[in-house]
Formats: sequence, C-alpha cells, structure tokens
Amino acid sequence: MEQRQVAIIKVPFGLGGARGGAELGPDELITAGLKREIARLGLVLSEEVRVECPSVSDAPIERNRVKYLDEVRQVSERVCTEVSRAVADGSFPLVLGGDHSVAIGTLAGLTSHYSNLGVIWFDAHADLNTEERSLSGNMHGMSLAAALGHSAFNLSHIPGVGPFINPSNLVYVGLRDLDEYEKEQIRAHGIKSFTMHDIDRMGIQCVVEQALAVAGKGSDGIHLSFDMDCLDPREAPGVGTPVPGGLNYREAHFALELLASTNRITSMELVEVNPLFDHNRHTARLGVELIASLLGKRIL
Ligand SMILES: NC(=[NH2+])NCCC[C@H](N)C(=O)O
Ligand SMILES: [Mn+2]
Ligand SMILES: [Mn+2]
Repeated sequence: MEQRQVAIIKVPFGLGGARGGAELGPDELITAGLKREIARLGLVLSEEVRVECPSVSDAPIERNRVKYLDEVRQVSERVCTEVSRAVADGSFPLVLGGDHSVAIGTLAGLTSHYSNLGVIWFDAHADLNTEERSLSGNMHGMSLAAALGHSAFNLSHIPGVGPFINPSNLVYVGLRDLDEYEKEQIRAHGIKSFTMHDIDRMGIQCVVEQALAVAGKGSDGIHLSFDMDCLDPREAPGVGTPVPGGLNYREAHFALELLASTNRITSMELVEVNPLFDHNRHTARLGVELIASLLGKRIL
C-alpha cells in the first residue's frame, strides 16, 4: 500500500442480506480494535465517516421479489460519494460493511477515479445474479452484476460514477456456492475464478499470485473486496450466509500478507460480519486482524 492515510467508511446496512445483523458489522469491527491496529501500523486515520443507512424499521414492508432495491440505491449513492472523496483526498478507502450490496457504491466511487479498475473478490459466492435471475431476491448476491452492467439497476444509475468494471480484470478467490446462472455467467464472460478446489490443488500462494496478475493487468488501481464468508465457518461463524469448506486462518492471512507486500492494492472493503451469529466477537476480531495484514502487519 502506497498511501499512509486510511479513511474508514462505515456502512451499517443489512437490508441487502439474507438475514439481518450485517448492519451491526462496522461498529463491531471498531469495538474489536480496528483503530488501535491502524495506529500500531503507523498509519494516519484521515477520517472516519458513517454513511447514513435505512434499517428495517425505516423501510416500508417489502412486497417486491427483489428486496429493498430503493434502499440499496440510496446507500450506493452515499457510499459512492464518500469513497470518491477519500480517493480524491489521497487516502486509502477502507469500507466496512454491512452486507455485500455495499460494494455497488464502493465500486461506483472507485471507478470515478480509476478508469480501469482491477477487482479481487474473496467470497464463497459470485454475487453475479441479476434481478431476474436471482433465486433469493437478496441484493448482496447481485453486486457484481451491477458493477459489470448486467443487471437492470447498475452502476450507470449512480451519479458521479465511472465506467463499468471489466470482466477481464475481475478475479474470484474462494468460490464454493454458485447458482446455475452464475456458473453460466462466469463461463460466458471468461471471469477468472479460483474456487476452493483450485486452492486445494495449487495452494493459496500460487492462487494469489495469479489473481494479482489478472486484476493488475493494465489496471490503474486494484480493489480488494473481502466477504468474510470466504473463510470457513469454523473460523468465521458470524456471517449471514455461511458455507462449509472455506479458507482457513493462515490461508486468509497469508493471502492478504502477500497482497500487502506487493504495494498494489489501492482500496479494500470488508463485508458480511454479522454479530448476531458470532461467538464472543470472534469473527469481528478476525476481520480486524485480516485488515491489519492487508495494511502491512507482519509477524516479524
Ligand atoms: N454476499 C453474499 N453473501 N452473497 C450470498 C448470495 C447467495 C445467493 N447466491 C443469492 O444470490 O442469494
Ligand atoms: Mn459476497
Ligand atoms: Mn458470500
């Protein structure tokens, strides 16, 4: 990471998820010691903003098949503004979710500065569904369809946004739970995907090096989108949509340590921490540790 200034952007939004609780994520990460870690690394916290987000109690009763689209749209616009401002200020944007639908706003804000943004997406899921094809209607499963311009609601509807992201600069790490339509999309657009099978076969080091090559090819910035459910639920039980067979503790740390050592990651978001399903703040503490690894913390 080149910048020594970090901007924390908290997005307490959970209406895009399958079950409530992700809106408690940002505060939980702060309570778990995030700012102390940032200070220990000698980084300057240039700002800490909290994006105002609607919650279930403010939202009208949802009767549509696609859930809380208006709320996601509103939050996306606000996140876009904050992320864009952080980049303009020369800070490293660190977005704290919230469910993964907050990525729509993050990517919108980033593309307003980076014309060819690379994206590394750590997740058990592909988040490539469209409004028509989603089986659940949950917007956190549609963020990348919005960023690629495949869904009806997409980045182009957000004021101040840049271009859609390019599928050739998008890469997945940790996939293991895909809907049929998502599999078709990955094949149709040739999106580079390192599934858990590939990690078993090649090892996490080789996977991360190749992922970086894909995201970095011709790009002017690389965003890391980190869904905590990429981890095995034994490591990270506090998530909304856990899937067995994920990354273990050292694989996740090593991946982020490797990314940090290249100095090429220009922004990060960490999403889907859900304290309601956590035990003793374990998942939030792990989230803080992983952010520290990405920001340059080393063992020795
Ligand atoms: N960001 C996430 N945790 N996404 C989970 C998505 C699960 C499923 N594919 C869906 O569309 O509903
Ligand atoms: Mn996700
Ligand atoms: Mn996921």
